[in-house]
Amino acid sequence: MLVVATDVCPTATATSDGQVAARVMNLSFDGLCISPKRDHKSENYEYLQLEFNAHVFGSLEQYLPPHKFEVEVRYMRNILLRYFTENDRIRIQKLREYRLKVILNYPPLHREIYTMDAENFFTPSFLRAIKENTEASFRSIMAEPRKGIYTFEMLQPQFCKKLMSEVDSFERWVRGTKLRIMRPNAMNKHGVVLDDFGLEIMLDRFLSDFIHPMSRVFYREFGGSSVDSHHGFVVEYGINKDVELGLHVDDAEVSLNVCLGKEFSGGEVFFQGVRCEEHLLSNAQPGALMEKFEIFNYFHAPGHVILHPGRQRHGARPTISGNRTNLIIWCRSTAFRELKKYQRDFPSWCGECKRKKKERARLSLMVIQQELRKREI
Ligand SMILES: O=C(O)CCC(=O)C(=O)O
Ligand SMILES: [Fe+2]
Repeated sequence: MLVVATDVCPTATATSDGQVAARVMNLSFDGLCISPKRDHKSENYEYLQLEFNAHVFGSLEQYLPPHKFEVEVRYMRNILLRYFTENDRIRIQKLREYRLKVILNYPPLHREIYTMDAENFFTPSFLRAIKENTEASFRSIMAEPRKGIYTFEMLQPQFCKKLMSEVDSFERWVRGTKLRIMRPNAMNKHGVVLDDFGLEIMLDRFLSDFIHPMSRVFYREFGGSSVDSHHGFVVEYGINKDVELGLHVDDAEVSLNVCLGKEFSGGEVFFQGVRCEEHLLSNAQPGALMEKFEIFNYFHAPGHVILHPGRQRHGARPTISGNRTNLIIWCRSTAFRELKKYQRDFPSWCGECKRKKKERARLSLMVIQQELRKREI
């Protein structure tokens, strides 16, 4: 594609698609289409710092014949194949087929929850805080029972009810088909992934307009300012459902966990501190000062959120009676994950890394003090 551009117009500084079109046609360079694909969205060539104006490349892309796109796709596909195992590819293909079957056939019960309708989803206090969009406005509706763990009221009861009945309706529908329901993750035998039955677009807005403003402020060191994708699901605990959840960290930079209802006892979430990959199994640190405690139990209440770093170790105690349904949104950042691959330093947020660093500093101070004492004698 770049070669074509150079051949066509080496000194071009196109100001409009029309100018480029005219020149392309004049040169009647073979292999390009005579008329541009007007609805084609071109790549951004600005960052390549090519010797010709970036607009020229963008415009020329509209004249590429279909087979050239195929060449590009094949080229990109070959690169991607190197990163995905055969099993990954089969899994992705199956998921795609499953979602297509669901989307084409499942009749939604509450169509109104499939697009973001903030006034009807969120509580007025939460909306006011988001509208103001400052750390102070967020903190005014939140409690921070442990460093980096935030709780607040977020969802309206009516929305919680509708989402729960939509999930029930979807599960009932799946039971009547030959499809096998895909569970949110390896830890749950119950629950559903919201993207699977059409809630992806609503969750995109949920993430960008209602989680990102907060994660940008509170979880910068965890990649919270660049969260760009989500895994949103509903988990169900109670009789004939899942009972409890073992200690784990989420596959997420930031996790939002909100209870939808209904009536239940037990099911509290327990936290044991933030850890990097290397220190997942290290002990939780008790301490005299409140903020040093890593152990914390949270009791769910319908409509209320607990927001925490994905790397915060946690689990859920048994739900003793009734049914508990929670909406979980794992928020991920592509940029943060990419950067992490090149990070050599210890992560600043891991409780155990911090403890070890302090311990090393304490020991070297002791050695220095001993040395000084010896010299005094
Ligand atoms: O059941 C809960 O509230 C915790 C769920 C959870 O941590 C998860 O699904 O990752
Ligand atoms: Fe979790």
